[in-house]
Amino acid sequence: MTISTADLYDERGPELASVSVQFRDFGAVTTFSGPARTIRCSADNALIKTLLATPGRGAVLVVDGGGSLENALMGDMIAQSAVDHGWSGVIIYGAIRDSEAIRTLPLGVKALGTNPAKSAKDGVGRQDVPVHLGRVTITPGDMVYADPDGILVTQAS
Ligand SMILES: O=C([O-])CC(=O)C(=O)O
Repeated sequence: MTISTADLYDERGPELASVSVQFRDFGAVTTFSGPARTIRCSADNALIKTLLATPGRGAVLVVDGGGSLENALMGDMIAQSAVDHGWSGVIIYGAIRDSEAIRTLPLGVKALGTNPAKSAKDGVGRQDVPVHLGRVTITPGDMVYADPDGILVTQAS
């Protein structure tokens, strides 16, 4: 995507939801977009690891981790797998780890923060369900546009 989220909002504002949660950019790519895939989980990242090891075809994975910063839901190995499988980006309402390594990867990565503590790997959570980033609901297939200013979401038609 070459257009900024601010310009996109000016063009198409009424049809876009803007996420007000303040994320930090961690990947080497800070402007990215694609259709949403979703996971809701809490302190368990097995679903994330499995999904990001399947073809992304330019999609953006949106993870609702409940905003918890107690455990990292993604590290550099899972992020590298996302790169290898063609994902555009990963947005995590929660924490990541290995941020120094992730900083070098050609992947969009937005998260709330970092924590070196890893997550459980039991596979608890839900995939391909509507998730919430603050007041914005993201349904699988919605288009997600992200850049350093924030995240815009347009509903799949
Ligand atoms: O295995 C994990 O929990 C996450 C991780 O450290 C990685 O992706 O490198």
